Parts: sequence; C-alpha cells; structure tokens
Amino acid sequence: RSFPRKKPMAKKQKQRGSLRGEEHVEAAAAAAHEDAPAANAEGEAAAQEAGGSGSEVAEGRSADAASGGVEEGKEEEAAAAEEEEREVTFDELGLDEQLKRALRKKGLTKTTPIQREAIPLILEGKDVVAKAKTGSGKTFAYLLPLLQELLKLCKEGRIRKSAPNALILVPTRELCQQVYNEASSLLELCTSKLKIVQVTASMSDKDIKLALSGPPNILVTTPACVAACISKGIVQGSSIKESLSMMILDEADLLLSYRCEDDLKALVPHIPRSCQSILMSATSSPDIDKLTKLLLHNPFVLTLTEVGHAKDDVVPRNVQQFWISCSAKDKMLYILSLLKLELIQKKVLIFVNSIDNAFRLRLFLEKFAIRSAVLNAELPQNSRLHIIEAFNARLFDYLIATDDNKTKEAKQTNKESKKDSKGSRKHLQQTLDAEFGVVRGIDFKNVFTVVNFDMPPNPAGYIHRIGRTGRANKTGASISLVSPEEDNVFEEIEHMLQDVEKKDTNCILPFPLLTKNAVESLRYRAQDVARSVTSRDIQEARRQDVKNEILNSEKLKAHFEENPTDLDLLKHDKLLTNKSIPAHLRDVPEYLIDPTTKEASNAVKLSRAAMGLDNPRRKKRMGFRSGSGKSSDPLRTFSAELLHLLIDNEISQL
Ligand SMILES: Nc1ncnc2c1ncn2[C@@H]1O[C@H](COP(=O)(O)OP(=O)(O)OP(=O)(O)O)[C@@H](O)[C@H]1O
Repeated sequence: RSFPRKKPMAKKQKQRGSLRGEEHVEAAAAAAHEDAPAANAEGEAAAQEAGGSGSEVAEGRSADAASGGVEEGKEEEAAAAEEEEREVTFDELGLDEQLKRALRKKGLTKTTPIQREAIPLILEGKDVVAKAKTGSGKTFAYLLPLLQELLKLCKEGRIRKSAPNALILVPTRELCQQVYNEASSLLELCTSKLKIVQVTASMSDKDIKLALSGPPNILVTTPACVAACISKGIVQGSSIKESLSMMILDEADLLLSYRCEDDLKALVPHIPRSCQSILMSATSSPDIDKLTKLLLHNPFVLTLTEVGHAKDDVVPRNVQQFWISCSAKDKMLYILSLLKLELIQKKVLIFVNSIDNAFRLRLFLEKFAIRSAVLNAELPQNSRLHIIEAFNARLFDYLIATDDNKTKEAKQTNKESKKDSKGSRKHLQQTLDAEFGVVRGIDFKNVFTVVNFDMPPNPAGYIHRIGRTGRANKTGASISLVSPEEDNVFEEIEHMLQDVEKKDTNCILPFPLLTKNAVESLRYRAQDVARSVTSRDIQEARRQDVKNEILNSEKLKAHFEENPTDLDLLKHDKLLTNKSIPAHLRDVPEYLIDPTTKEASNAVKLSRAAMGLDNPRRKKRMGFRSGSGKSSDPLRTFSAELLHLLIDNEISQL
C-alpha cells in the first residue's frame, strides 16, 4: 500500500482541523470565493464534473485560487504521490518504547493510513474525529496514543485515581469484549501495569462495583451502562470530572442508532473541559456531526478520502464485490449452488434479515450436509462471544448472522417487554439483547466471502457487512443475492459506491462463476428440500439452539475459565435434527455438474490450497484442539448432577 508524505498532510489537516463536518466544506467554499471572486457557479459545476466530493472540490478551488495556478497544485500532488510509496513504521511515530516492543511482539511494524495520520494528532492532545473504512485499524489508531498518555501520566505520578482515567465507549457488548481484548493484549506485553476493565449492562451491580473498585485506569463500556452506573451512584459524576483525561467514542456512527443519545447527554455534564475526546467511525452520517457537537472541542477532522492523497475507497480495494439477480424464492437454490459446488472461498459469513430466515437457511443447508452456525440477538452473550471466537479459529466455515437488532422480532419483543413489567427471568431470556450488534465493528478473522442472502436495509448496512472481509489488507469477496423486491436498495448502494468512489462503472459486478446450467441442475433437489423445512421446524430449531447455547453459556463459564481449552468442544454447528442425510443430497453426483462449473470449482480449490487454507495444522496453531474424545468432553466431565440441575433450571425458564 502507498502512504502520503507526512509534512504537507499535517499542514493540510491543520487547515481542516479547526472546522467541523459540513462547516469545513462550507468555510472552504467561502474562502474560495473570497480568494478568487472569479470562481463562479459555473466553475464550481465544472470542478464537480471533474470528480471529487464537495469538500475536495471546495478545497481544490481554494488552494488553486490562493496559489494562482493549477500547475503548482499538480506538482504538489506528484510530489505527494512519490512520497506515497514510503511506508511509515510504528517506530517513526514517537511511541513509548514499551508500546513499540509490544507491537513488534505482535508482529506489527507498519502503520495503516489511519494510524499514521491519527496517532500523531492524538499524541499532540487534539480532539480528533476520524472516519476510515472498515478493517483499517482504527482500534490501534486510538488505543496506542491512549495507552501512551496513561503510561506517561503514571510515570510522572500525575494519575488521578478517584474514577477511571480513560473511557472507551462502544455500542455493543461484543465490541466491549473485542476492544478490551485488543487493549489487554498490548498491556500484557508492557512492563508498566495499567488496569483495564470492561463492564456491560449484563453484569450485576455487585460485579460492576467490584470491577470498578480500584479504580481502573481504562473503562471499556457502553453509553447505557455508564449512564446507569452514574444514576445508581456506582460511579460519582464528580469523580469522573476529577479523573477523566481521555474519552473515545468507537464505532461512533452506530452509537446513536443504539439509542445512546440520552445516555451520552447524561454523561456530558461530568466530562471535564480538559478531557481529550476522540471519535472513530467507518461511515459518515448526520449522527457523527451531532455527536461531534455534543462531545468534542474544535476537533481535527480526518476523513477516509482525505487520509493522504491516496483516495481511499469506502469498501476496501482488496474486496471484490459481486451480485446475482434471482427471485426471493430461488435464494435457497442459489446459495446451495454457491456452497455445494464450492464456487466461493471459505470462510463464509452469510447475512440474513431475520432470525427465522437464519434457521430456515441453516436447516436447509444441513439437509445437504453443509453445517453452519447461527449468530443472533437471542443467544446468551457468552455463546455469542464464543461463536465469534470459534468461527475466527476456523472450527466451522459457515456462519449465518442477523446483524440488526431492529428486526421484526426485536421490535415485537421490545414492545412486549414494555407491557410486561414483571421483568421475570423468563422474560429476560426471551427479550432480544438491545446491546447486541453482531457484525458492526466485530473483527471477524480471515472471512473470505461475505454473502448477502438478504440485502441490508440501507447502504451503511452494506458497508458494515462487507467490511467483515478484506480486513487488515487481506483479500476478500462479497456476493449479494438481489431479488426484484430489493432492486431499490441495491441501486441505492450502487449509487453510493459510485458517488463516494467517483467511478463511472459499476463497482458491484455480476458473479461470473455460477452458470445457469449449474443452478438448474440443483433446482429440483433444492426446491424439494426447501419445501420440507416447515415453520414448525424453524421454531423448534430456534428453541433447540437457544437451549444448546444456554448449556454452553453462563453457568459453565467457571468451568471454562479453569479449563479454557475445553471450549473447542462446545460445537455451535451441531446438527439441529437427528435425521440422517440421504446420499443424493450429501454429494452432488458428477453427472449434474457441467464442465464450466467444474473448472470454476477447481480454480477456487486451487487458490484455497495456494493460500494454505486446507492445512489442518492451522487450527491447532490457533489454540483450539481438534477431536472430541469423550474423556475430555466438558459436558461429560462436568458434574452430571449439577449439569442436570442447570439444564432443568434453564429450560424451565424458556
Ligand atoms: N498496522 C497494522 N498492521 C497489520 N494489521 C493491523 C494493523 N493495525 C490493525 N491491524 C489488524 O487489522 C484488523 C482490523 O483492525 P480494526 O478492528 O481496528 O479495524 P477497524 O477500522 O476498527 O474496523 P471496523 O470499522 O470494521 O470496526 C485487526 O485484526 C487488527 O489486529
């Protein structure tokens, strides 16, 4: 990858830095008019036609008008392009020796563009709003300067200890865990000790109090949880005011959509004026501007298209985007063809828009001997976290996910939960987790293909979904199955990509590897099997899965804390039915596969082998054991009596 040179950028950012959001676009345009009265509306239109976002166009005119020539601008760009070849290492950013060593031990040497740009600004003490594409390394972009600042305060004995010194706010529990893991893994490799904790609304007040006693240096939490801690007096607002020196809003574009606005407003009076605030996001939205105004002071604004002269894309360049047009009822047939004929590279993350659809698909695939797991808001938190870990470790290849907690079911359950004031355990079990966000910001490792079985409701949803592949510059692909009913949203997505990436051609191409013949050869079987999956089967499978996952979850936590390697024995892709799979569905007969499809499938397999993805030792390296010897099965070695008690107890609550 290429990187821009440091100095001119820093100067440019400073010009932008004193302005926020659209203000800076408007102000740059106004400056252009002042500097160059001749730049009239026609000129503006021409500039826009030449390509570029509002801000770039405005800025470009301003610079040209001020310098009095296009040539000079071109020279500057050429010089910057030359410098783009230079890669910037973490060593060049003036980080603490301990952090540099920790990064080296983690095998990280070169910065990503957002890290290269944001870290120096944050180290200078600036408030920063940074927008950069998914998977671009935003977490380290704020964690490294945050840790550096706290290590420095510790060294100088200036740390104030009545409440946490840094607050990292994320929209979901899954993200709490992820950020906590990332920060802890760095801190473990440092010699100075900083205390970090995560607290979420699923913890009891007693556990939260215990976690916050000390207090920790860094608290990772959700806005809802921190607001509850303040209102219950678990944390004193005055202590926060005294101790807080840094606040991070990660996945900021999602914070407000998780109904966090009131919680954040409740926090504002307790944030000291001296607190440095950082806002990170993958997409732009009016919510970002709202949050910026609410919580930041005169921030630097770094946006992905402005990180250097390298015009970065909204979807990582290393992700190839494809689409397939098919009717809603043929989607099962198409996904079966893609998976069974091995036309897409594993691991595969499949998105659907409802939990019922997820189970319908899982049951359908199961009948063709394709095992998958389902990740959704209904599952206990520990199970969700473990499913993500197991998928990351390649214990299974297909994960079906519902990514939005505002599904039909969620709305329904939330409505019911308002009516039901008893707040019984049973009810809590059934209520979908409002802090759940399965994909947004989650760092799924090595997902090669993202499939939109159902299209997301809007372009931002598309960007977040696609962002689960191609992370940290890895190669990836996405395939969207688009029915005529989804044409509108697909067009919106295409327009958005063309606008942002300034491309005339379509960014999403028709998927070339699946022939009509290949699909038709499976039609009869697929339709037959799809019909056999009834609504009753789906409800039963949902119940069964929650039961299985409850077994996997909370109450067994203690056991797994003592025996972490046993975790691999909890299979999330267990068969939902115990009927055996007929041979004609398990294997596609040779005569059904046309030569083109065979060739395509072989090519996919070859590239898989070339990437070393078939090497069974990989799983071991990732810390998960293979095999499932009875003697080490936690569900067998765990006290049978206690287990029965747990199962009876949990199942009776369902
Ligand atoms: N400098 C680096 N070199 C190589 N890998 C990196 C670097 N920085 C981060 N990564 C890895 O890249 C992956 C994505 O990083 P991260 O989760 O921070 O992305 P993100 O920008 O926050 O994405 P999203 O917007 O989807 O949350 C992680 O696995 C992380 O460990």
